[in-house]
Amino acid sequence: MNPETEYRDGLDELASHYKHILTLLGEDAGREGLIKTPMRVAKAMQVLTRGYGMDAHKVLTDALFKEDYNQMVIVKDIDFFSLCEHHMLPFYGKVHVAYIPNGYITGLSKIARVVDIFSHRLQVQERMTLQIKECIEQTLHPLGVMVVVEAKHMCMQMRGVEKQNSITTTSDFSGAFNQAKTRQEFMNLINNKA
Ligand SMILES: Nc1nc2c(ncn2[C@@H]2O[C@H](COP(=O)(O)OP(=O)(O)OP(=O)(O)O)[C@@H](O)[C@H]2O)c(=O)[nH]1
Repeated sequence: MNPETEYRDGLDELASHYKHILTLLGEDAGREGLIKTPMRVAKAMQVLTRGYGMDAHKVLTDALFKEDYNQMVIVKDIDFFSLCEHHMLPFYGKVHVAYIPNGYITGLSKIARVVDIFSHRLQVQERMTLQIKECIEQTLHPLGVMVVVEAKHMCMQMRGVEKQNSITTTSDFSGAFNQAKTRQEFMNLINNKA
């Protein structure tokens, strides 16, 4: 990380590559409207991939609170934006997380921060789902955890198969969520059917 800015090292080199890419795409990289574009894109890409420099486990372990509550805790509708690792185009949607504490709870915002860290990397939706689940599992040691991700993939909307409305749902779970009844309770609560 460059201490002078919020950006990581290598920004100038990244920008010079984007200038070259503009030329390869058929643009005049020297025209007025594009002068600052390579640096803007470099900065944007560093923001969109900032999760590489962050420790999601530490985010949770730094905010563990001893508590006897042992019913389901749900944080639903966590917005996320990520980049698919195949085309580097956005996929975006919502993450729903449930866990059943086993002596410890974590700060609610920290769950959303974990989602931010794993989504700000080049991803596939399945791996992001698994990483969020594993992070909560390994730090909170809950009685169970379940993660559901619903997303639209721009690589399927803007190009390729060009399907505008398809939504991909992935889920992963452990412990108490191995029981269909517990999974159903979570799904009912996130779908407002409780
Ligand atoms: N499973 C999964 N697939 C993804 C994700 N993001 C993008 N993809 C898919 O990755 C696949 C890459 O397939 P390729 O055949 O190598 O790439 P492509 O020729 O650009 O494929 P099309 O998108 O079908 O044009 C595509 O089917 C994408 O829809 C993701 O998060 N999970």
